[in-house]
Amino acid sequence: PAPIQLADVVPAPRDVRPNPAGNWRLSPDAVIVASTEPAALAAAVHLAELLRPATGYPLPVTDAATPQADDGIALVLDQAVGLGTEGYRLDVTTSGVRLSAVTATGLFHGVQTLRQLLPPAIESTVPVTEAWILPGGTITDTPRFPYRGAMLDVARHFFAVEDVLRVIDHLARYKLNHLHLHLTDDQGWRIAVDSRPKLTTVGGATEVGDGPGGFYTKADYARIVSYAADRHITVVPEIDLPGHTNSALVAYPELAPDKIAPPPYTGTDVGFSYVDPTDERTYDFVADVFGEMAAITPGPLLHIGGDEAFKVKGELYTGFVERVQRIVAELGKTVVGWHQVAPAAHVDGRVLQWWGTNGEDPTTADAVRRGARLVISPGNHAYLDMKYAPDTPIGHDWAGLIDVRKAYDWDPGTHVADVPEEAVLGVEAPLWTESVTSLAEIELLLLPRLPAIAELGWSPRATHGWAGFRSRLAGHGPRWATAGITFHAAPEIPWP
Ligand SMILES: CC1=[NH+][C@H]2[C@@H](O1)O[C@H](CO)[C@@H](O)[C@@H]2O
Repeated sequence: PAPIQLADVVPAPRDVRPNPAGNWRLSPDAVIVASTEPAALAAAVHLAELLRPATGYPLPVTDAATPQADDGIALVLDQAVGLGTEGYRLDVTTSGVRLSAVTATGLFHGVQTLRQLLPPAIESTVPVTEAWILPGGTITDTPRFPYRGAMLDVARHFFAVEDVLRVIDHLARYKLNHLHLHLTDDQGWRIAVDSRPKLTTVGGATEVGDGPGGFYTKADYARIVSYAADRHITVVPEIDLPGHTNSALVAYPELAPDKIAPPPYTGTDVGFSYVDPTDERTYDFVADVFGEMAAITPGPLLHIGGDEAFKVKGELYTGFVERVQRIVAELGKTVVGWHQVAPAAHVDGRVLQWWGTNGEDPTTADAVRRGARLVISPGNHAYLDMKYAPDTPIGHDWAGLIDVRKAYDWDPGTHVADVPEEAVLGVEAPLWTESVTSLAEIELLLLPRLPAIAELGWSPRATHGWAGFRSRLAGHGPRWATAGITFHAAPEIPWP
């Protein structure tokens, strides 16, 4: 295989200056030295754990006040390097590697780049004999957008904690920094709420297709949050209201408009269920649920859903949304909602997750003028539950087919009309799981389109280009294959 070039990285770095005279070989006696900050050491340990299995080298990790890269790898926290809270500078010379950043998050992102500069064999879980050469030169990098995420729908089909952790690994590999968990829907309630135990004992026992369902205990959720945080990823939990609530109505019928428990639902229709916006007990429920979610969610964002509440209209809907927004704000959290919540009154910091398929949306543009910011998830570019092609065995096609180029060739900064780029926080790729039942199927839909979304969120617009992206992406097929990760061998990518 062709040697890795400094510019082969995905997402494309902001600035790449190759120096072919500066190649460096990782050798068995190499040492990794980090600044004495615990988070810097953690990044160094993460790097060592990525490199040890395939190299078989000990790669000891030590710390020093001023780490030196003499024939090793130095991870240096250095305020002078600038590059914001997520950027990094990577220098590869004949005397070793120096990775510097203002924060440990920057070091962590630099580690993902470093990993990609080694041959694909570095993904082996057992030692292989390989010349572990790193291309010489300097990369200076920092993200375009602060919010770069993916969503996993664990409500339609439940996924065990270990599967969610693997998805987090895929996000970290491409410098994504938010994991949105769609925790509740008609078919299942997936997060334990102590004050409302039947949400999981009853609501957690179903899923699409009559499988056993399941749910996360608070300990499970803490494990996911902690694993994500170690990879500089913020978890955004979604409790979808007022629609998409059949599982909650089964558990607590006083929430239902007719006060009768509906039968459990394991189909895939949408828009038929809603909590009673005229019953004060609904708002007690909302306060209980979001109070407990706020207490177990270190991140600032709580997602209130708001989509497809077809039977809750006009003032009834906006009034409900405004009360839920206030409950979230009083908990000291920032609200996110699908863009249907746009007509409701603005609350400070409000984020709309836009999932339209046509950039003309005056209601959303008006909400932005009133202070809202956007996370962009176009159904016809970022919905990774869409099929690649007609013969994709799982997935949907209501927003059209999304091949890799469709996922790549658009611009989050200008996608929604009359919304200035400054109001765009970033992008998110939702993966809905009506037809997805395993980690392998999740990976088939995520890869290779997730890196496309990740590049849109991270890379400067100036580096955007399908020809360059597809050739850089081609080099990742062998990486995923070596790592045992399932992916779609999309015909539009020139795999080696
Ligand atoms: C925000 C949103 N609400 C709907 C819509 O997206 O389409 C998804 C399938 O693509 C579906 O699962 C979801 O319930």
